[in-house]
Amino acid sequence: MSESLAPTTTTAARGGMADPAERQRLMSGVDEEPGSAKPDAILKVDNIVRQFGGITAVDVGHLEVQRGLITALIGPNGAGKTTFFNLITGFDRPTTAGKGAHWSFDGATLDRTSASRVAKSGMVRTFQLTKALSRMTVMDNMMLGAQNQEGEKLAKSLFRPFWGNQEKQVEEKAVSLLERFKLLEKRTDYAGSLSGGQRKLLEMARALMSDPKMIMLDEPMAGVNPALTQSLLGHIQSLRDEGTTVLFVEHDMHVVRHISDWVVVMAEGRIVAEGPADTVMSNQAVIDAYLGAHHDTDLGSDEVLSEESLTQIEQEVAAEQAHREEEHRS
Ligand SMILES: Nc1ncnc2c1ncn2[C@@H]1O[C@H](COP(=O)(O)OP(=O)(O)OP(=O)(O)O)[C@@H](O)[C@H]1O
Repeated sequence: MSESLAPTTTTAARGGMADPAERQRLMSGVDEEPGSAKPDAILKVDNIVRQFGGITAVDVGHLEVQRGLITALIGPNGAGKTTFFNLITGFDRPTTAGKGAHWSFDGATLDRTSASRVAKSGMVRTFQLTKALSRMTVMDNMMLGAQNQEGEKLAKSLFRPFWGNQEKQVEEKAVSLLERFKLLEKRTDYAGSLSGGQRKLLEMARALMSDPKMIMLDEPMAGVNPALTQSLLGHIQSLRDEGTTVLFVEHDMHVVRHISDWVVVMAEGRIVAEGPADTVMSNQAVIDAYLGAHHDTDLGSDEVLSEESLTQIEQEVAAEQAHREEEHRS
């Protein structure tokens, strides 16, 4: 169950699907096949290929993401999930750019669109706190979030008098989001002083400053302690319930199973399976491609909110991170 949280005006006006039965009904007729058509797709992707030298990191023929739901993008390390996020948000260019690559968001073509224009169209991803952002206060981070920018560009824009008459409104919105994410008393603290979980909350709150139609979260639970895991899960579900589409990459299967309405599986750059979490996780292609490496993980349990499961999630994520850091070093 999601926490009861005050919706922002814009998301509330959108009208969400808080009823699980309604969500299930909506997707019940959808083929559980890679690239299946959705009843009301907010994102449609065709022929996106990205090669790095001889490696094909992404090779997605067709993908549709349903509006108003939580869709998880899962897959083993190196499957191409982050590269795919970078491509569709304008932070990287497909090798097939100009050669058949095409994607659209809420009806608007994004093939040649810059990252800031993608964000303005309503598809917003969260960003980790860069060094520059860590040295700014929580409130300053929020004010910059309203601009749909990221990283160093945000820091530069601080020096521009861009708000004009809107400043008060923007500030009120920041305060209300900080309140919602229980960060208001940290508003004057440096963002760098926040705990791992609080940083994730700030990243999410900052992304919401621009009222996105779809929020994209890259491993929202990584490095988050059990107490805040619950809170983050609640926030993600509330966003969906209010009408925001959520697309997230996550390694932890308990989290995926607990909050996803639909799961898309990538392996070696391709979409290899799609469906509701229960079905996807018993799909042999998925077990072979991904879960085979985690056969000791309990995939049958939905007890994500128990202390034991939360500790397990934390340990799994920490182990994954340590493993990836090791791989990067070698
Ligand atoms: N800038 C780059 N230069 C060269 N190769 C890259 C680059 N970015 C990604 N790759 C390669 O592309 C493939 C896909 O990587 P990507 O990070 O997108 O996978 P992922 O599914 O997000 O993995 P993880 O779950 O470990 O984050 C990997 O083989 C990776 O080494």
